[in-house]
Amino acid sequence: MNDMAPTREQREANLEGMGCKRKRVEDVRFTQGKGNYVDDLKLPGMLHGDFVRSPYPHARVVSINTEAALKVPGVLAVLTAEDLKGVNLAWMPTLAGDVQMVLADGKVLYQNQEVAFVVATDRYAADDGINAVEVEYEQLDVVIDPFTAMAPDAPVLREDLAGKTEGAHGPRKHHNHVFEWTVGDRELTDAAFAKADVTIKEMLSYHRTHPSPLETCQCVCSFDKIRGELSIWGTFQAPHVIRTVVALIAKIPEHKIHVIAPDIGGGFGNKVGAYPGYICAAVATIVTGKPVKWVEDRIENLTTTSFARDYHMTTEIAATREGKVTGLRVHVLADHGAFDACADPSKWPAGFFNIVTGSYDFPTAHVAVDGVYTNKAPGGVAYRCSFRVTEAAYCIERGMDILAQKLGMDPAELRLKNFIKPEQFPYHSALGWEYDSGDYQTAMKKMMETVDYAGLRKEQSEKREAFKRGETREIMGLGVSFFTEIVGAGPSKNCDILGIAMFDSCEIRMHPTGAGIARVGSKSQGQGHETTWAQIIATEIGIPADDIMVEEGNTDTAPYGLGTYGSRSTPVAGAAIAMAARKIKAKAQMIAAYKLEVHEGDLEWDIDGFRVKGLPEKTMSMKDICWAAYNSVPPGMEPGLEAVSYYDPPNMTYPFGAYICVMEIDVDTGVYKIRRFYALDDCGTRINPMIIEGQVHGGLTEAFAIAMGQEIRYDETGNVITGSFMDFFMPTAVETPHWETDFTVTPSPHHPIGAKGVGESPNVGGVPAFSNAVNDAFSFLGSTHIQMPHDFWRNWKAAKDLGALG
Ligand code: PCD
Ligand SMILES: [Cu+]
Repeated sequence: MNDMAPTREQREANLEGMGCKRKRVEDVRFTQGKGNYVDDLKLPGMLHGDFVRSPYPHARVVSINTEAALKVPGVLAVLTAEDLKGVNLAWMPTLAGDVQMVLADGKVLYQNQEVAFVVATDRYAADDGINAVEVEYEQLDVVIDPFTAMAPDAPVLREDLAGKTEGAHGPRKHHNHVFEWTVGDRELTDAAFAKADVTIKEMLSYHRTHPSPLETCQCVCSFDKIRGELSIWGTFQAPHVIRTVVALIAKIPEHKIHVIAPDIGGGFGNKVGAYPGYICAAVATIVTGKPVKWVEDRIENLTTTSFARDYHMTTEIAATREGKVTGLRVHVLADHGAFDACADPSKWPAGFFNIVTGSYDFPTAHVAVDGVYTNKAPGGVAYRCSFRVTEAAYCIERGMDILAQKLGMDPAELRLKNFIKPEQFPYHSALGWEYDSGDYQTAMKKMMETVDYAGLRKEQSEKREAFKRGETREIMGLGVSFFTEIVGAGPSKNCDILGIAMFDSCEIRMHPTGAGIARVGSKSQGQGHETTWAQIIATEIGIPADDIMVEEGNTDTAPYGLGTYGSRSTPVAGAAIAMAARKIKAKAQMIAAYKLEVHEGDLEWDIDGFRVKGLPEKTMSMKDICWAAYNSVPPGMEPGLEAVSYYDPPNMTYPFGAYICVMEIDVDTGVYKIRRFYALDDCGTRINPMIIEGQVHGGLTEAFAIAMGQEIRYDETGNVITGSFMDFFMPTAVETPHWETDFTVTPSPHHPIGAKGVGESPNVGGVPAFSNAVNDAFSFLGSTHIQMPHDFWRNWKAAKDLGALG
């Protein structure tokens, strides 16, 4: 036996706490095919439900005949809107204060909209049943282009809203208008433009796209008639919210609803909202008395569940001749599809788009957003960018490049000149946010030095000369992006979902032997919470991360939480975890003091336990304290060692980063090569550097996809023409560039451990970096802005339009 006591370093390392590249504990089961996803669930007697969907984007439903379908072997029921009306569920509320049809009620408003729900003994029988349902449609004129949605003679899409001049977010100007949202000072901004030396104006479109997680949306619903209880297993990013929504609309007492989100195969915002499939499966289990499973296929997922973006941003910047920005004015036309089903905190119809002043010190700004209805799928989810932040970052980062071009200044230099300075934090932006912390100059300079920015610019100008001389057909672009994110929704003063404040929660229970369980209101979809949450607790209370089990996603056991999206888990749930751990530690200190026969104040914390100040050999480890908590607590104290925390964040957190993309484009084919992509992220205190790197890799890959080709596109008659992975760009390792990551650390001053979110940052910062690279490459040929996505064809077309093809 070795009597050597472990060194401080060994004790520290043994914890695998914050800052440690701890291996992901969930991967033990994921990499061995032992994950437990919704579709793995097979209950006795389980039925399968599937949808009859509309081939037309806008049509009256004249009749639905289910007779033949009900005769198909295995088919047990066919639900239509008429059946749902009996239980008041033909329509459902959306997260954005609108209502949405569960099944077509009189008309359909987008292609593949849900018309009837066929329930059968297996999926094949359900499919046969679908083919036997006879629906008679009468086609109507469509609205696809959002710019024509508010034309005086545009077809009326939402007949249910006819004559309603007030929407969920104020007055409506037109029958296809959803809302107008304005923020900032219009007069001051107009005045800044009136006296500006230089102004730019450009319509920047951020096209419609889709998060398309590997696992589609799905659920299993099972109603126990005897107990009157409904169990729902589903792909939910916010299980508690789903439970509350079901309680409110199905009128089942909330404690008799069990919502369980098992392992999830990626969410990316797609699994925040409620979809008709959930409602229909729940109604079907009540009607049939059997469990009902609903699993989307890829086409259904891409064409009907929440899209992302579709923001068309007319962007204007005012500046002095020397390049100091003096005003920002943005008008957004937001295409919300057939129903406003955006997933944003209630008071924010355009999310946090007012982060659009970005990393720059704008004295004044004004934003107006008009939402319109069109014949497209509803939604409007984040897709890795909390609440319209990626649209905002794209807007300002393209805008700054366009301004630099007009001023004849270097885009990096223009940014450095306008950054909010370190001493200005906490910084009040012209559009109402309070940025918690930042050091933009340091991050930008680190990026520029690492990639030899000056050298790259020199190479670029040489290449341009060579191109002009006809010696090469390749053009080179440098895409600089410096973004400020806003994550951690959010403070109860301005953030709620359906009236519930956006706090988050954690409950920690330590067992006698020094191991414990932490239950958290967040829900991992692949982020690795089982790994990182235990690391926070390990550092806070000195118990090895391996001895803490993290559990999420079961509404019966987890404390109420608002779920995982908008990179809110670290800023909000992460804070709740630290606070709960600190409550454990405070009680532990009282127990230790009693056992060591000293006053509490005489103790100090030391890695994994308490020691008496000045008497370093008198110690009590946290592990021993756990044991004592169950047999010898001080007189008057309750036994046990557990704590709960509900954390209402005082502010958002503002991660930031400096990205650069070096690209080469062959003008004759439009084919691009990404030579280098460097991403520096600052997310404050880093919990697990390896997980952060993985998050950045994933987010950059999605940013690459979106900027370079991924799009949900409709033809002019309203057909979705990118409804499968044949046409919807899903990059694999073959197309994906190599990512270089880096970091600086500027802790959040208000977060208990100083951490900010990071999961979304690479998408927010990545998209403008790619787009700026393409635009920078073409700029010397006389272009100011080329719309995304920058696929080979568009690059070739740009070259052609600019006369570069000779
Ligand atoms: N400082 C720091 C931060 C962070 N972290 C880490 O990292 C992660 C992340 O985090 P965050 O940022 O906080 O976030 P969250 O909340 O958790 O999550 C969310 C996100 O996440 C991301 N990522 C991911 N991954 C995966 N794998 N999957 C998925 O699905 C996903 N998704 C995506 C999205 S989209 Mo939205 O929903 O759109 O709004 S939002 C989002 C985790 O684990 C954590 O812990 C660390 O470490 N440190
Ligand atoms: Cu967004």
